[in-house]
Amino acid sequence: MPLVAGVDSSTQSCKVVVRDAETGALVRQGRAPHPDGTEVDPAAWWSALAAAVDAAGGLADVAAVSVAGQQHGMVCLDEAGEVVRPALLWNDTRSAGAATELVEEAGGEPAGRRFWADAVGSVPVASFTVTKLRWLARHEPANADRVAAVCLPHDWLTWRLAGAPGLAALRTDRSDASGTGYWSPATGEYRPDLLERAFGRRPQVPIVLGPAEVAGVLSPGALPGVLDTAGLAGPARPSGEILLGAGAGDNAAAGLGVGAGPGDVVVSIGTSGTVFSVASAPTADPSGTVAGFADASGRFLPLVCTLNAARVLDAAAALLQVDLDQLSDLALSAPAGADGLVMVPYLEGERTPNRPHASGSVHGLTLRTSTPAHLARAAVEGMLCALAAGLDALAAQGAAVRRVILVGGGARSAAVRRIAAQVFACPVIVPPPGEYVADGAARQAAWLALGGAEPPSWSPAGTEEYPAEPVPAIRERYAQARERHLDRPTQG
Ligand SMILES: Nc1ncnc2c1ncn2[C@@H]1O[C@H](COP(=O)(O)OP(=O)(O)O)[C@@H](O)[C@H]1O
Ligand SMILES: O=C(CO)[C@@H](O)[C@H](O)COP(=O)(O)O
Repeated sequence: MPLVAGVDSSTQSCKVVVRDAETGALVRQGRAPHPDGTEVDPAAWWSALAAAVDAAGGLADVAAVSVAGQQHGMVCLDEAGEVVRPALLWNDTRSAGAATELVEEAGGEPAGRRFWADAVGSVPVASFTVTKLRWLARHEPANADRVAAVCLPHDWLTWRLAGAPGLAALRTDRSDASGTGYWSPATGEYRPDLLERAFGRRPQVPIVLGPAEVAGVLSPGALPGVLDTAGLAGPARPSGEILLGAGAGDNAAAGLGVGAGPGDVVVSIGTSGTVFSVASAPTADPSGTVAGFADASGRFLPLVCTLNAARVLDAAAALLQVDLDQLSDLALSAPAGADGLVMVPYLEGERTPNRPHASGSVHGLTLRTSTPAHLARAAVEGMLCALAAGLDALAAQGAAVRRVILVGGGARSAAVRRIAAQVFACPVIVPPPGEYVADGAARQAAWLALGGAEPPSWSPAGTEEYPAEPVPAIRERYAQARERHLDRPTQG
């Protein structure tokens, strides 16, 4: 009965789960918050990881650990392995102009889009690492000159857990490499020419591992107290070594965590909203709506991502001065469609559709709709309508959409779960509240610890099912409103 650990270093927090490798049973867990902002010193992720590991009772008795994390974030290291500047995160839109430039330089519309989709599976938008590197080269040349290696949040944390043993030891996995914009899921190769086109030269990049490969071993000195055996059963492996897995991007890890199969579309409502499925062949959508990522099982992960998801609920709750449970009650007390009140939730700009400079808006205000309940319902419906467009886009890329598996912090809202079955017009499955990204990382670690061609099968008990209850009028009204918005007053 070896134990394994999985980490989710996400936008808002770090979560650690310790599970039984064979059964998947949860043994211990811990979490710690991350700072706000779209630019973060990676040292803050390291402190949060240390605190979350501590809260989870340490790692001395686990056989393997895998780290999953927010995708795309640009972590630049100098020759000595020191971080050059705070990481720019996936939701930082300052590189929107760089994204446009990279598409234009590749042939403009539509040839440039086709070029990128064919080359790396995705058309770059501000989220992608390649655009952040272009931004750095243009706006901070002194910092750019110091960059010896570039990696992603999960790569950096895995490397630090291994004791930061030199830049040559940097490792990543297929899923996170596929979000850089300079690695092709179709060929499984880097495109150093595209890295150079964006950045002006070719800094070192991590070696890309397959899903069950070993990235290294946990360094005893990496985290104080991490290997303390007080109160634990002692080392899980006779050698005492704890293996480090390849890790994954957070969405790919969630796919592994919920065991997504054919006909399943996972909708994750965290800081980002994501809609994705596991596919047997790579995709290349020149419109840029569907990103053609790789998954964490050796397959592919067509994915649509919005910038505005759970935080739309946070914002609506703040506006109405209620907590999230009260927001849910309010939303469910208003009629489906909120009597025509529509919120277009571009509170952080938007990535899909590509509107980095947009702000949010509310349409359809009348005396009747000017109530807290209507606004709460409009916030939930607007966020879900944006995700429903992602379901359509995935279907257009060939995904079978038989049911939605709903995860992420936002899935804890009863209103989100019930209204999702109306907006998505298909059955919505809600696994028990949990940390599915960290669970996916733990399942990868279990794969490493136990071996085999496929990861061990773990199935969460207590799944709820919401039958499809289509209300097409909600999306029809949203479609009338979604192009009507103002640009942001200032960039921020
Ligand atoms: N009961 C709830 N109702 C609605 N939203 C919730 C609830 N509990 C947590 N959340 C939301 O979940 C979000 C965090 O989700 P999470 O998936 O952990 O995000 P991330 O992985 O991006 O850090 C927060 O914005 C929070 O508002
Ligand atoms: O950019 C993407 C996917 O392309 C985001 O999904 C990030 O990976 C951040 O995820 P969360 O922290 O919101 O879970």
